[in-house]
Amino acid sequence: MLAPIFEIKNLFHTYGPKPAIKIDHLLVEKAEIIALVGPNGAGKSTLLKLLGLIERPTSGEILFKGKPVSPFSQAAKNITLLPQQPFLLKRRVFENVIYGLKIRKIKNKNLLRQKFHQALELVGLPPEEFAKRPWYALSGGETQRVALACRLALEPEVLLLDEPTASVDIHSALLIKEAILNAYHLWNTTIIIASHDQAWLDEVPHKTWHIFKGHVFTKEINFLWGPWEMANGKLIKKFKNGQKLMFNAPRENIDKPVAIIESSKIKVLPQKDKKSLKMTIKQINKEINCKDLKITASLEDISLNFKINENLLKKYNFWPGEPIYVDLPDQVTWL
Ligand SMILES: Nc1ncnc2c1ncn2[C@@H]1O[C@H](COP(=O)(O)OP(=O)(O)OP(=O)(O)O)[C@@H](O)[C@H]1O
Repeated sequence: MLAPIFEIKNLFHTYGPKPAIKIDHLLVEKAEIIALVGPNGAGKSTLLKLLGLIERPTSGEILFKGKPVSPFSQAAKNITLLPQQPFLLKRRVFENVIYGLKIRKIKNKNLLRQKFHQALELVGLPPEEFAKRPWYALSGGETQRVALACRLALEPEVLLLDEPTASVDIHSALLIKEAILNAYHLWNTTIIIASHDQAWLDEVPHKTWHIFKGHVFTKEINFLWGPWEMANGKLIKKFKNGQKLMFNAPRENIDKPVAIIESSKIKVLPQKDKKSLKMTIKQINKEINCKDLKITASLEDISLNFKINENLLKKYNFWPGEPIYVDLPDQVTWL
């Protein structure tokens, strides 16, 4: 059996008193496209830098195809990271795109030209027009696409993308999406994308991982933000309409705790009962290749995502704007 492309073991990274990354165990399989989503400061860029082998973890281990790796090791040649704010060398587009290939000791001029053409075409920039363009004569969207072309020219085994559409318009964002999917189909590249752009991500990833306070969740989760009030060993969230949520408090003291609930543990009830929470259905989405429907329900400042069976949807005649009663698990993870 093929070893996973990455195996993470007890990975811990910190820049100060708080951990930026804390992952006990995580596998990335070959040729997967994974979306990494999480709020600002959750640890997305840090995780990508650790996997990109450009930052040394405080402790723990990363295995690449079964072998332990460290920053700037040989394996790093197969992994490439497009950072949040990519920079170009103060040279023309052609020299920028072939730079990584030259470092990898590719000297054949025809091959360099051929790889340049392919990479530029992948990101939707005419190679002839852009080859001689200096780095300063590019728009923001073009700069981002040239930076992506620099990575694609390497035909990487792993492509890590940090907010690739953060400062580009819809047209460039679509071209970047196409380029990423083409790379995946051409070379079976394993791709991890950190992005806040849910609409752009739609239908791209095979898996979505959530990251929060350096912890990665591979299952669909929901965040229940505070404020939480402490009473008799419980943390309570009170809503303006009189409803409340109550869970056992965490053993340790957590500053501004957030409750994490797995979507699969949220149950839909046919009607109100003692423990249920009355929410409003905001959205019902049909997921591709899945018989279940994804419901987004909200109550004041909280929003929950969970799946329900199509038959149940018909039976209860759920509709956006209508109320829905949900039962939340007794146990939550506090972070
Ligand atoms: N070089 C650094 N020095 C000190 N702290 C850092 C450094 N880089 C990141 N951090 C801290 O580590 C935590 C994780 O940051 P990171 O940039 O990985 O988050 P992120 O999820 O990528 O955020 P964003 O969505 O805002 O880009 C944050 O608390 C951040 O302040």
